[in-house]
Formats: sequence, C-alpha cells, structure tokens
Amino acid sequence: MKVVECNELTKEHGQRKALSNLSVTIEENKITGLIGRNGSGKTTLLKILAGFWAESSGQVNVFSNRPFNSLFVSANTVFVDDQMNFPTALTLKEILEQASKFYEKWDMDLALRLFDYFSFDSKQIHNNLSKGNRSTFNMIIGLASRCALTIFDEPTTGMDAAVRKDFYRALLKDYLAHPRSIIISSHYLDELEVVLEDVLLIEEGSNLLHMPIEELKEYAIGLSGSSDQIDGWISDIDVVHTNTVGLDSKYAAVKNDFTGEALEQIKRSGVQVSSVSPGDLCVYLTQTTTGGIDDVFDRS
Ligand SMILES: Nc1ncnc2c1ncn2[C@@H]1O[C@H](COP(=O)(O)OP(=O)(O)OP(=O)(O)O)[C@@H](O)[C@H]1O
Repeated sequence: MKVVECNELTKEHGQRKALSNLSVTIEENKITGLIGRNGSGKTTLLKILAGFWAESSGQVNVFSNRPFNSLFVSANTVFVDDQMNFPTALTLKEILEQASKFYEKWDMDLALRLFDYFSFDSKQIHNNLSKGNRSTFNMIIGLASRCALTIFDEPTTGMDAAVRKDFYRALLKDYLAHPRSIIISSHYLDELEVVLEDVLLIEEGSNLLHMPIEELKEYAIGLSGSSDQIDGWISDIDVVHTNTVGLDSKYAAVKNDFTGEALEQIKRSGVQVSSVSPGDLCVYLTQTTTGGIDDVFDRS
C-alpha cells in the first residue's frame, strides 16, 4: 500500500518556492531517510505530510487522504521535531499520560522503560530540559506512539553520539517488532544508514533520487590516481565529483556503470578503486559550487 503519494507537489512560502513539482511515492512499512542540504525543503515536505501546512499546488495524499486538516491523517501520524510544544504546567510523566490518551497504539510500557533508561526525572518540566534531553524525550513520544506514519524531523538535534546510537538502535528494534512507515530527515546519513531501507534525496524542493540504501551504496565508486590517469578514465563517463589532491593527484567519484572486467583494467592501470558512502554521495550530488570550501581560500 502507498502511504505517501505526491504528484507535482509545490509549496510557496511567499515569494520563495520551498517545494517545486516534487513527485514521490512511499510504500508502507519502510524506514525512509529524507536527505537534503539546508533549505532544500525537508521540513516543508514533512509538515505538509503531517497535515500542518497546505500545499500550494499539485497533489499530496497520505493514507489516500489529503493531509491538510484531515482528522484521519492526524490520528495516524506523529510528527517529532525539536519544536514540539507541550503544556508548560505538565511534568514529563504527565505528558506521557496525556500522550497515552491521544495515541491509540501508545505503548506506555515502552515509554516508561525508555524514560528510565535515559534517566529522566518524572517531575521535570519539558521547557527546562537541555536541548539534547528534549530531543530524547520527544523521540520517546515518537516511538511509543507507534503511529502508522511516524515522522522524525532531525530528531537527533543536540543529542550526543552515545544517545544518537541508542536512538537508532531503539528505533530499529521497535520497528522490527512493530513495522510501520517511518520518515526521518537527518544530516547524519552515515550514522543513520544502518536503519534505513530507502533514501529520498531532495534538492531545491525536488526529488533528486529515491532508491533503496543498498542500491545507493553501489551507485558510485571512487577513483584515485595521478591527474592524467584519472582524466583518461573519466573522459566519457558520468562523473559525480572530482577534487585534486596535492600537486598531481586526483580523486573522482563516478557512476558505477563498470563491468567487472573494466574495473579490473582500471585497477591494473594503478588507479585505486574505493567505495563511496551514501553520505558522501549525497553531498556530492547536491554540491552547489564546483570546487568546495577550498575555493573560498584559494582565491584570497
Ligand atoms: N515559514 C516559512 N516562511 C518563509 N519561508 C520559509 C518558511 N519555512 C521554510 N521557508 C523557506 O523554505 C525553504 C525550505 O525550508 P525548509 O525548512 O523546508 O528546508 P530544510 O531542508 O528543512 O532545511 P534545514 O536542513 O536547514 O532544516 C527555505 O528557503 C526556507 O527559507
């Protein structure tokens, strides 16, 4: 079943187009990573899917309903980000109790076990939590609500590395026991890739690439060698990224359309062949300037 269907989805914030004719379909019971540079439209897309914002044009369906103002979508969706507001009069424990009334599939046992594991104090007030602890608490709400569509918008803001690791593990374990559709936007694709099935990469509000993470891992390879060697090999193939290393060495990330025999030939010529991580690949594919940050300094 299709959980999300967007067709030519466009969203304008005043003069600014945050989403531009974005078309994508997300099947149910998958964990999808939503990746993109700052300002590429991730939050805008997620808020439209959650029904918070209306689209400007195009079609968007979540569980076959237009999400804006849809009670059905709101009852089956949880949206977690670092802006989540809870009544200031409630303690953390009281927030969990309120959440249990709101979310039909709420698992209080899981919520309390995570609450104790992360050493929260039941009398604490949400507003007074540190940035990282607030994200951790919000993550508990996101997991324990077990919504058919669970949306995490940069859920790890402020979390230290150990908590992020625990979060990914908790997410995966709970998902395996209770499959549902989860979309996570993040800037940490390398960390997140262990839990992802699919990656949706957006650029300037459009769908640049949507594929299984396993395919993304094979999408490109890195070639390193002398500039002449590399230039010779990449002259007529699809180059994703190049940079020079030192005086006469070059690195190129290229689309992996090589046969096994061609790869062997490249290696025999002395060129080093390496894999390109999904995180690096997404950065290369969405690089807006050619030379990278070094160009800023080389010109001075
Ligand atoms: N409420 C708003 N009013 C006006 N413009 C907005 C609003 N929200 C987002 N935008 C603009 O829409 C574009 C997409 O923003 P969005 O927050 O969706 O990107 P993002 O990919 O989530 O970015 P980041 O990774 O930095 O969080 C940006 O140019 C942003 O300035």
